[in-house]
Parts: sequence; C-alpha cells; structure tokens
Amino acid sequence: MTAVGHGRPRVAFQGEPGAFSEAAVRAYFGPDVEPVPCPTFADVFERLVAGDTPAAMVPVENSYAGDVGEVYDLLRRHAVRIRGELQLPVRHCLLALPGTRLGDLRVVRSHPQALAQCRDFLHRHGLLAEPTYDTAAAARQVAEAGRRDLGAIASHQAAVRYGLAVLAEDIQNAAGNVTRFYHLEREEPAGRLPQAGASPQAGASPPADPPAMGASRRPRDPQGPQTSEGLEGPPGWPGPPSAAGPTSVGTPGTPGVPGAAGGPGTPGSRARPHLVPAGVKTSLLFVGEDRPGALYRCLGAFARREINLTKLTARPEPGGSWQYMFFADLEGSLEQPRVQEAIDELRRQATYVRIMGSYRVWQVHDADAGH
Ligand SMILES: O=C(O)C(=O)C[C@]1(C(=O)O)C=C[C@@H](O)C=C1
Repeated sequence: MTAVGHGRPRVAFQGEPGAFSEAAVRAYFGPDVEPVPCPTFADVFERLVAGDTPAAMVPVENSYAGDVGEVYDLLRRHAVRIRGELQLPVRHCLLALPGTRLGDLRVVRSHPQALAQCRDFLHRHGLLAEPTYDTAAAARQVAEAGRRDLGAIASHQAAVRYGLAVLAEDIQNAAGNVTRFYHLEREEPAGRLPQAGASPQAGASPPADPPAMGASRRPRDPQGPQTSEGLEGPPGWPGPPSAAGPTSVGTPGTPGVPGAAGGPGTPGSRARPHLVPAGVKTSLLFVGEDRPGALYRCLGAFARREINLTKLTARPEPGGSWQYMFFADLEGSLEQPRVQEAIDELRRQATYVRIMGSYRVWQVHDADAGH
C-alpha cells in the first residue's frame, strides 16, 4: 500500500476521468493525490480494503435524487471507516458533438443519478434517458459514437476533455444541487492501530460482514471514543483540509492551486475550490429489534440528549425478510460525552451497532467546483 511515500497517494473513485467523483477527489484532497478511476463501486471498495489505494471518495447522497443505495450496501459489507465528508455542488450540462442542435437529439446518456437530477429537463425536451455507469463515460461515448442524435449529461470538464459542445448548462432540476461524498479509509486490523486507553475505539475492528439482521444478539463491534486523530486523517496525508481552513493535513494546501476540477495543466483546469468547515458528524449503523416501538427507543437515545440527527436511512436485508439496517449521521463527535452516552444507550436498545467514524464535514463554496 502506498499511503504516503513514493509517488502521490492514490485515491479510488468510481467512474472515468472527468467524473464528478474525480472532481470531488481533487476538491477535497488538492492536487497532490492521484485519483484512481474504478469501473464500479464494488471495485472501489475492494481496492480500498485490499490496500491498493489508501483512500477512496464515494458519493452517498444527492440533495435532489437522494441516496446512492449501492454505496450504503457496500459500506455495510466492508471494513472501512468514514474519515471526512465533502458537499460538492453539482452542475450538469447537456453535451453533444460540435454543430449539433438540441432538436437533433433523441437519446441522452448519463449516470442514473445525473439522469434523475435532470429529469425535468429531459421530460421537457422529450429526450430518452439511457443510463451509463458514469457521466464522463457518457461524454466519451458521445464523442466516440459520432452520432448527432446522441447527447450526454456531464460536467463542463467532461466537455473540455472529450471535445464536446455544451448545448445547455445548469440543467439540473434544483438550483442548489449538492452531492455528499465520503472520504473512506480501510479499517485497520486491531494490532495495527494505537492501543485502547487513549483511543479505545481504535482497536476495534468492525465485522467485514455484518451479522444477519433480525437475530437476537448484541453488537459484535462495540466501539469507544475516537481520538481527534480520527477527525483529521493519517499524519503525512496531504488531505483532507484541516480545521484551520482550506489547507491540507501534513502539507498545507494553498487555496487557488490549479487542478481542482480538470487536473493540473489540463484545459479547463481551475483553482482548487474554497472549502469551508461545516461541523463534525458521527456516522453509525444499527439494527433494532423487530417489535413495536423499537426504532422509537433507539432514536430516543439521541433525542433525550438533544443530539441532532442529520440523516436517517434504511437498507433492507437481502433475502426478503423485510428487516432493515439503519444508517444514521448525527452532529457531534465520539469525543463528546453526551454522544458517547447516547451510543451506549443505543447499544442497549439495538441488536447490532457499528460506528463508522467521527469526521469533519466540508462544503465547497466555489460554484465552479462541480461544474
Ligand atoms: O457519474 C459521475 O460523474 C459520478 O461521479 C457519479 C455521481 C453519483 O453517483 O451520484 C456523482 C455525483 C453526481 O451526483 C452524479 C453522479
């Protein structure tokens, strides 16, 4: 594994160069990392867990289209930790071969999330949506196919990269279209982390494969408080930005470093977007008992302590049992006693609890960043 050392640290993302996920990597980590394109989310997680890349950046939720369900399923199945969150404004463009008019188009390809985010535009213009695994791949396919009836929804950067014309800009349904990305790292095996005491949580490894839901049991991975180390990323890592502002841990970054969205030296590259801190969150997943009021009692642990939940979502257990695993994000850190107490209480109510990490949240305040 090359976390930091020879060469630039590698960060896995799903998609091809020019994807929004790549823009997220560059916005968050700055220019001193190597974004590693992966065809599927499963590949991203496998590379991360295998130690092939020390970090990954994955989208989890869009403010309009909602959850990226597959990522939640992969989070639940892999021994990874959330080390940070980036909220990236996503601005979609309609791309086509130069010389094409909007009226020439019949079919538009893009990532399913992007198609969902631009649903109204597609409907208004009678365009047929065709899902592709990535926005940048859709742009590349349009360039390669040479068809005038085919368009793509992708970023401005993808248009530049593949020599396409921008027929329409900002075609997403909602003006404030933001996607949340998680910075992930591998959950280190117990022996490789600081010992319990200062950081009881650090020694606990989550099960790579959570137990089947609904069974009567206690969590297999109780975890204690997390150190501030857990909020900042590993020493020597050139990102994410520190609490002080849009700089990097270890190697202070500089606002305005070229290459935020297009890569250093590529046409259309822009200054690294300005990141502003937006608090600290803790993410966890849990399974409640299968009886009336179980979820109410689980959430009561947070309500009684005035802890704000910023996200609650459920994923079904595969197999049709209609049991659910809940993913919750809350404001605050495991270092705070009331958060600790709430989680202790949750452990008494739930049949399974896994802490995914306490981490800083960053927002991009440069409107160009996701464009
Ligand atoms: O296709 C891309 O460009 C991606 O990076 C994927 C993805 C996603 O999965 O949500 C990322 C951000 C946007 O919300 C649209 C698509």
